[in-house]
Amino acid sequence: MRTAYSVETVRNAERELMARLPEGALMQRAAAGLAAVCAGLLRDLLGRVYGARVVLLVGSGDNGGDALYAGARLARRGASVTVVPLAPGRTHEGGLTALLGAGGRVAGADDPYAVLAAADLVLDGITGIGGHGGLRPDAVPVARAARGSGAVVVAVDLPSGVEADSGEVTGEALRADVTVTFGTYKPGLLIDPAREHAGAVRLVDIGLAPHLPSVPGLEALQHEDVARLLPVPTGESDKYRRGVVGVVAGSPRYPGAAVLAVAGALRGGAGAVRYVGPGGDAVIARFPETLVHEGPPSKAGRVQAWAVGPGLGDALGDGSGPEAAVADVLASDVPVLVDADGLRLLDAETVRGRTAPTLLTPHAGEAAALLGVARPEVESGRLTAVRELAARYGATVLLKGSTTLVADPDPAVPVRVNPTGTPWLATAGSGDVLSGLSGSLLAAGLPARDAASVAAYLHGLSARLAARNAPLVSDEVAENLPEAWRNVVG
Ligand SMILES: NC(=O)C1=CN([C@@H]2O[C@H](COP(=O)(O)OP(=O)(O)OC[C@H]3O[C@@H](n4cnc5c(N)ncnc54)[C@H](O)[C@@H]3O)[C@@H](O)[C@H]2O)[C@@H](O)CC1
Ligand SMILES: [K+]
Repeated sequence: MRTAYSVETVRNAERELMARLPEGALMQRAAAGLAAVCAGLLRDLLGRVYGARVVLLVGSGDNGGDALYAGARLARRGASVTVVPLAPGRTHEGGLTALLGAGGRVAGADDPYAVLAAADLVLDGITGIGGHGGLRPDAVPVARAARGSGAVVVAVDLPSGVEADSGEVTGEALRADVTVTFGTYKPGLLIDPAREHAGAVRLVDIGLAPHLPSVPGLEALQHEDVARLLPVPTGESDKYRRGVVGVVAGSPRYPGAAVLAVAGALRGGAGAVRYVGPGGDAVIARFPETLVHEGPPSKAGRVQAWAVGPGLGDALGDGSGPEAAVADVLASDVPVLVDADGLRLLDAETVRGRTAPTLLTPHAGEAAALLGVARPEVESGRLTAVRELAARYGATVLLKGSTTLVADPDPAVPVRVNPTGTPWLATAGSGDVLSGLSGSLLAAGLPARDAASVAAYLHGLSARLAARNAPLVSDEVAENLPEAWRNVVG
């Protein structure tokens, strides 16, 4: 499990740890780890550290101190290190003294662009966990010049300008190739849009772990976590014991949604898939193993979970059709996933009143509609949006996107962020596959939060395996799910 903690929690843990260590020891640990990563990058790039041209962008806080001490270590190994101070007069004193003592120099006020243009590696020590509100105007051209210089850009702790706690980027932020973070991940390193600015993230151990609480603010499942959660049939299993998932999807206008949702459901570990809706013929033609039914879902036979919504179309306005199907499913006493059109058709009060788990799986646009805000607000503040939705609906919420998030209705439970997503998944019908897959995992007995996060993980992994850097269609995402499953269980 990869875990991230809020700035407040990190600061508390650092305070505890610092109290046990000699003055400045913690910063030295951070700087040593940072310098080691930079030395490795320089060796990959140039074959040596000696003679490498390193530029430090240094702000007013301890983040700049880390950069300066790491710069001093590199200078002692023969690198030519130049500081560009972005808050002259407020530069970390000890760090600057160490750097100058090791042979580093300070760039003249007029030549930061010349030194940046010639740099092999740029260290971004403008702001770390103390930064808010995007880069200041005078740092913007410098950060852009660093990016445009062709040098490897290494962010210290966080790319400067991003919000550490939320992953929001409210102004301009530096774009790094590598971020070296200390002690623990911060939420912004795992959530877009900040995550995109971080590049590859390397975690340096500074001994913080024993001082962090056991429950993180955010967590990302890894292969071994998913492997533990996947349902495994036993000798006692039959198709009913493994769980039957009911899929309510598709319409005369969108018959494909039925097929894709069933395709996902068949690969999710449930023992059988019951399809309810007008797309039965298309479903059977493709998947003859499906049980099909036309009529109200409650009359279709017992299921252990429902997935309702993909391609249902619009409400008829008279309470019948798709609207009635959504209401019928929500009235059941089994876990229910609501996606796509189902999200427009659901009655919020009914969702809040359910005793069995409900899982809502909106994309940003649907989430915005549910919250009554504009879509960009959800896209820029994904963590806030997913938490707010889960609280308002008393439901587990999976917010789809470049970094899919899963929130539990209990705010004390960490939000999960999916690490396997790929932009290739932004393709028609991929959400339908995810609905079926998540529903199937619910029917197989996984709690809603696990079902949602395991589904997102497999779905992203399957897309990566299928796409291999070329466009993919949703059908391939479904077809590669067994491969993703095998990849996870190893
Ligand atoms: N506290 C500790 O024990 C450790 C801290 N470490 C480093 O210390 C960092 C935190 O240091 P600080 O608390 O000094 O905070 P930062 O260095 O992140 O930044 C704080 C300073 O930046 C200014 N600032 C805020 N937003 C800004 C913006 N958008 N543009 C320009 N300036 C801005 C603030 O006025 C303040 O002076 C961590 O990210 C990490 O790099 C590491 O050395 C590990 C140990
Ligand atoms: K930084």
